[in-house]
Amino acid sequence: MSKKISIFWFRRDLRLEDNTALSVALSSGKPVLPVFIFDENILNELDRDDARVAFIHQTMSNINTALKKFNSGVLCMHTTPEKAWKELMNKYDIENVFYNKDYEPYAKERDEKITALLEGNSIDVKSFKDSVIFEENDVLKNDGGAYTVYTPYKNKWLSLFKPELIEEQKCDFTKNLLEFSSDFLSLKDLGFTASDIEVMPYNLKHLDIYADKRDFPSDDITTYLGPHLRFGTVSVRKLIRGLNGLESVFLSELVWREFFTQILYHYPKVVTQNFRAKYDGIKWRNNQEDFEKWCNGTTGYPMVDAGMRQLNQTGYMHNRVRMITAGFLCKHLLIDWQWGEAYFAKKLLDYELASNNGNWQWAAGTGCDAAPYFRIFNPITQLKKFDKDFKYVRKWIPEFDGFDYPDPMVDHKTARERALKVYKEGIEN
Ligand SMILES: Cc1cc2nc3c(=O)[nH]c(=O)nc-3n(C[C@H](O)[C@H](O)[C@H](O)COP(=O)(O)OP(=O)(O)OC[C@H]3O[C@@H](n4cnc5c(N)ncnc54)[C@H](O)[C@@H]3O)c2cc1C
Repeated sequence: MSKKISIFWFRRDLRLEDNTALSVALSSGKPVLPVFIFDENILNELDRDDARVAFIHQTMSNINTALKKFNSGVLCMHTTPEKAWKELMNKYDIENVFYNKDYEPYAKERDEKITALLEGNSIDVKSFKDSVIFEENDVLKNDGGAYTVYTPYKNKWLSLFKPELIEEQKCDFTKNLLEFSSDFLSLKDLGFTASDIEVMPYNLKHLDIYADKRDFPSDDITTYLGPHLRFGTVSVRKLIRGLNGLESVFLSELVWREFFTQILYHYPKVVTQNFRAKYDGIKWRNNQEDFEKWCNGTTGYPMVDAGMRQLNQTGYMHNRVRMITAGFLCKHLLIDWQWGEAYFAKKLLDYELASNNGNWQWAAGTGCDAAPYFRIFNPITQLKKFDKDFKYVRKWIPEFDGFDYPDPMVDHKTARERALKVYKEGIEN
């Protein structure tokens, strides 16, 4: 074996700037080999034209090209993490491994196993907080427990905030990268094809009107940061550095993201269970035909249908409309939130377990800080309030003004009463 090296493992931090573990790796004193593993365990579950895989592939390919300037690149592997690390240990004399933490249950288990494997081979492993400002037990109640209600969590988050937490983690590539060259795998090598759907670049141009306009889908002024925060193509520290103080509604949304991240961390049972067990008795109707109408956007409720069609065609749905479609599935159709959650997970470019799960449980009323079950959105009132000129619904439903558009699949009043009855019985049983 030749000289000792360090490895930086890219995961949900697909960028070269302001990257904590990468910054530390580059100052470790050993030449750094950047590695990305296309994890077979994850890829095998996905459709062959999954747009998120294409996005990750394009992003990593760009990073590889950028590092070529320094006679380096990204070693791109396509296997399971365990096999990848065994291969790396055979090939290189590794002194240290650096990575940024991921708090999802699959990732936590994977990282524990890989760390044990590496440490068992006398390799030093260091992990860092990077995708959030506060992680794990950073924001706790005074009694040491985790917060389960957003507003007090946010107040504590703000009280603990210090400018040092958003300092840039600079990455100096000029002298510390391992020089090597290897072929970068193509999308075809991974068994995938390009997708018609693309991740939009994020857009911070409308933050001054965000508070007033973010609820109106046809204004389309939200940031499209979702996938960029999910895959780490932007640093959350950089976003907050760009704000004028800590008062903005936009910052509150970033804090919602951290709130749900810590809920998933402290209560991993939410992946398969209601946060509140008192809702376990709800008798969902789970009608397959109704579910298909919802998925295809043919419920006869324009706001629901426009949202589902936007999702199916673009991999994105506006937040207000996500709330309406999710509420409709759980309350009007009495379909288990886990069905809707799984559909969103398949389709959303910004799919993230913590936020998706947290928001679905919010909509179903089963979550930690959820809308009370008896608060049932009226999809018609929501349309009048948030798309009164029908601009959004006309955009996604071409037949909206014609005879082909279906009548509502359920009557709102009847469905509302049914939901109240079923929820009430579920809680009492
Ligand atoms: C049923 C349902 C499912 C959802 N699933 C996801 C998901 O899988 N992944 C996801 O990132 N968001 C999810 N959200 C939250 C929200 O809808 C999206 O973050 C937002 O629409 C993404 O668009 P944007 O980046 O333009 O948002 P912006 O309004 O510009 O917000 C900026 C960022 O703040 C964060 N954020 C905003 N709202 C929320 C929220 N309610 N909860 C958590 N973080 C938030 C996101 O990181 C977002 O990118 C879901 C919401 C609902 C109601």
